[in-house]
Order: sequence, then structure tokens, then C-alpha cells
Amino acid sequence: MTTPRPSSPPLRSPEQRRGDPGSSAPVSTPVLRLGTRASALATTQSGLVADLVREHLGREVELVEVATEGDRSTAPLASMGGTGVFVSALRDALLAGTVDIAVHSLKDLPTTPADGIALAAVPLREDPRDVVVARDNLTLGELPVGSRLGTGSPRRVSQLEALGLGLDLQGIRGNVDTRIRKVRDGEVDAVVLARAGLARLGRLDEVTEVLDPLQMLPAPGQGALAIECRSDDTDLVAALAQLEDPATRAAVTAERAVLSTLEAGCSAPLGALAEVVEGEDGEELWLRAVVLSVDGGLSVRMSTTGPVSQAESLGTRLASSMLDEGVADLMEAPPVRNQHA
Ligand SMILES: NCc1[nH]cc(CCC(=O)O)c1CC(=O)O
Repeated sequence: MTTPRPSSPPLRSPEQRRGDPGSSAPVSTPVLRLGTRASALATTQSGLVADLVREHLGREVELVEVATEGDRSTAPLASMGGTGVFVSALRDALLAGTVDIAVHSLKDLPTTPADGIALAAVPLREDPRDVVVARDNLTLGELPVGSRLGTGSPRRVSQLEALGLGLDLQGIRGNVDTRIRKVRDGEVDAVVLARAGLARLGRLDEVTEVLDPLQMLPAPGQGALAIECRSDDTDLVAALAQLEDPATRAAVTAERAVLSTLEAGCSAPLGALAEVVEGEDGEELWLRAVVLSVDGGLSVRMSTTGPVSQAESLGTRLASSMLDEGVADLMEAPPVRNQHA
């Protein structure tokens, strides 16, 4: 046991720190521990939420790093059960009581609710669109036939194939920085990323094209954050509600209802985007969705509008209509090969 030198900060156990009588915070408001993955995007997003909590709840927040299987392994995400691997370690930390708040990218959040976990707030969403980062400032349409485009996402692959650009699509993984570096290093000619991640990381200057949802519908929940806590932490559930953006909550609720309804009958690539728009009778929700075969040869695209207050049923009904159009069969459809597939 070494004695800390006088200049060192005093060492305290988490228990001591929680009710520290020496700090200005009263014992009844302990420091909130916000669990985060270690990636640059995750710590940035967690830092944003920590700032919101400090500002709106007036509470002290500290970030606690939590390692997840999705970060430790470089295996394809699908082989680990999808992006849910990023989520479960943080939820385990919540349930174990080692953290009080967890922040996720909403698009990584499984649609099935987790026991004991509350989705306490969905704050204002970033621009949900996908973007291209390409060499020599090129747009998708300017990339020569045969250009290598790196993306491991079936949703992006199928929609890019559907555009018929003759790109050589290559499955890559890695964080935002790694993917952009593959373009700089010439390993691929371009990558497609969520604009929101680049915006939060302050790297929008890398973007060479913003993809219109007409060409590329984003993933359900893309650009939005999910703030979770233990559901029995009722004071915190109520306090975190101050961080909620109702329009964003309605939009992602509709998008995720499409996802969960289709998940039962269909595992084909899916894009969905809901936006609050001005309708004849005031604000309404405009929901668009697409399901494609993996090779992009077949797709079903639908849209609908409805009351913002009925986001969930709007999504469920749109997905049901898509199932009526046979989207469940798209996975099994014989490959429709375009010239460059
Ligand atoms: N797939 C991983 C992931 N999860 C959330 C984001 C970006 C941030 C967001 O969509 O909110 C990304 C990176 C990307 O898709 O480019």
C-alpha cells in the first residue's frame, strides 16, 4: 500500500464518492455514472448526453467505459447477433448497478424491450441521412463503373445495387475513423456512412455527397440517440424525460414499428424514415419504408401519413401493407443479376 503524495487527488471508493460530504453536492444527489463504449463516436455521444443531463437535470455526471463484444471482435456483425452486441454489455452494467445511465445509437437498439430497462428519453435527432465519403471529392454518380465501395450493411448494399451504378461493393467493418482511412489509403474508392456520426465527430468536411432518402433510406432510428436507465430508478426515469424530443420520439417509434412488424416475417434489408411535416390539419407524420432483396433486384417501397400521436400504429400498418405485397419472399427471391452484380 503506497500513501498518495499530498499533490495527488484523494483516493475514494465509489461508495464514498457517491455520498461525499466534502463535495458541494448534497448526499441525496450522487454523481450519475453514464456508461459508454470506448469508441470515439460512443464517447462523443455520451459526452453530449452528459452535457444535457448537467444542463437540464443539474446533476453531476461521470463517464464510465464499458467494453462490448462488438468492439472486442472484428467478426462480421451478423455472426454476433447484429448490432445488439453493442447494447447488451451496457444494459448488463445498468442492471448490475455499475452505471446509472446508458447511451446508445438508437439504430443499434433491438426492438424487443429489455427487462428492467427503460428507454427514458430520445433527444433531438441529428440529420438521419447517409452520406458518401469518396476519393477526389467524387459523388456516387461520378464514381467509375467497377469502383470499390466499402460497406458491410445489407441495407446500404441492396440500395446501392438497386441504383445500378456497377460498383464493386466490399464488406468492411470498423469505426468511422477506420472506414474513412480506407478511402484515404486507397483500399476502397468510397464508403457510405451515417451523416449523424460524422456530424457528432466534427468530420462533415469529409463528406462528398449527402444521399437523398429517395436513393438511400436510412436505418430505422438512424441519427437518434437512446438514453436508458433502470426502470425501477423511477426518479431518474422521470428526470431524464426532460431530455426528450417528442417529434424525434414519434418518428423513431414509427420507424421501429415497421422494423419490429417485419422482423417477424422478413429478414430482408430494410430502410425506414419518418418525418414530422406540415399537413392540411397541422402536423403529421410522413413515413417511408423500403424492403429489398439483398442484390437490390427486387424492392417494395411504400409511404403513408398519419397523426403524430399514432406513430406506432402508422408503422405497424405500413409494414402490414408491405407484407401483403410479399416482402417476406424477398430474401428467397432468385437473384436478379444486373450487368455488374
Ligand atoms: N452502424 C454503426 C453505427 N451506429 C450508429 C452510427 C452513426 C450514428 C447514428 O446513426 O446515429 C453508426 C455508424 C454508421 O452507420 O455510419
